[in-house]
Amino acid sequence: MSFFKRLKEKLTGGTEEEKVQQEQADHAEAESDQDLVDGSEAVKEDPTVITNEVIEQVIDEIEEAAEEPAKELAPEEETLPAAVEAEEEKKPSAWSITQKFKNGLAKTRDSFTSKVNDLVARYRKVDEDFFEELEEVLLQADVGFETVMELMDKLRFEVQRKNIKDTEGIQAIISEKLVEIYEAGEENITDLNMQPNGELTVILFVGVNGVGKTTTIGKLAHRLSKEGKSVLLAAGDTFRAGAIDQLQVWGDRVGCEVIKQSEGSDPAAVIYDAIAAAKKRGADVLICDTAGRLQNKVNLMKELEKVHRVISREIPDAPHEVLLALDATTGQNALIQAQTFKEATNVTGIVLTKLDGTAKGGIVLAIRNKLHIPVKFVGLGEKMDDLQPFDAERYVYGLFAEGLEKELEKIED
Ligand SMILES: Nc1nc2c(ncn2[C@@H]2O[C@H](COP(=O)(O)OP(=O)(O)OP(=O)(O)O)[C@@H](O)[C@H]2O)c(=O)[nH]1
Repeated sequence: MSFFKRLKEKLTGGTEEEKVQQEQADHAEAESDQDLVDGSEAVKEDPTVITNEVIEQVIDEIEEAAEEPAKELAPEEETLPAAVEAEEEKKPSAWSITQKFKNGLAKTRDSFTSKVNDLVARYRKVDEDFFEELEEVLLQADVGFETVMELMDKLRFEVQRKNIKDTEGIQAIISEKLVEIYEAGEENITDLNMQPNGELTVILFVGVNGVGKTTTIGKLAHRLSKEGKSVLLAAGDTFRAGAIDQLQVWGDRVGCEVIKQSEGSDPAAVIYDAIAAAKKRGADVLICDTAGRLQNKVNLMKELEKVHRVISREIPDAPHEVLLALDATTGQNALIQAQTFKEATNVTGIVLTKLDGTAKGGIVLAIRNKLHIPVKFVGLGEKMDDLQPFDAERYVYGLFAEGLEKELEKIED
């Protein structure tokens, strides 16, 4: 199957008709969706969470309905399945996930695509000067030197092979080659290393303060809960003032228990308690927060080693994932942080937060190329469902949406 046919199927998840239906469902959902803000009001009002309160309310309604005469039952009967259906409908469609990538990468696309469009308009013919300017545009988007060089080699080869003369359509070829580079030699790179049913999966989060670690833990807990997993959170960032409370707010919001001690206590002790609690409750997943002090690499290393030791003593193969949260808006600085954490601990995946907040979304490719650690999730906004597993095809679509749409329209369903 050609790259573009595969891309179209991936992005839409099906036929045009399905796409329209999905758009309508997503529109209805978006209207009832609400931006996340810290605070208990948001916790109560967030429509994407089925809290115990909601469950109790539904049970009360069923019980009340059962006691009432048959003719008064009708409206109640309609209400219950509708509520359940509404929750079902919130399972995101392929197209709605694609739109999240498109919206999340709007800043990058606006700056990057307008430059590429400008180039295409100015040059019209593919020649060496065009390639050189394109190289510059890619470097400015933080794609990273090695990736840009690799891409340019591939583009030159492809242009020669297909005898391409016009610059029009070059975005489609860049997209194809970027996906090729990203996916080269890797399989299942975004999947979390989840343990079989009945066994506890331990996920350790690391990263400096302020990158959005706590928010990401909350979003991931929400995601896993929606998949039917029981999730426990460990407040292992005992260093930053307010970190424990902030995690508790998220715990309340997504309906997960938070295991915590007081500020300043030993993070390894908190995580030890949390593992014991998770085992006792038969939880599926334990997500552990940690403090991210980078000022002193030796201390960071010692702290993370200790946490690691405690976890693997209790559960031999754990932690099953060590996820490093990086803030995409910090650009090259994120790469330096990643290098430090990579030396301090065995990072198994990266969560790139705030991708929606930067015009230099090419950082995803630079991270992959420089660090050889897969980007497992990307943060595409502040809403609960804005944490998405990284997907190279949707990502390039987010970079070149308009240019690619023309190409995809040519493909028959
Ligand atoms: N736009 C956007 N904002 C995000 C994303 N992830 C996190 N944020 C925001 O970033 C801010 C900081 O996130 P927090 O989780 O509170 O991070 P922190 O408390 O500063 O520090 P740590 O938890 O230690 O990282 C919050 O306002 C979050 O809503 C994202 O993917 N996109």
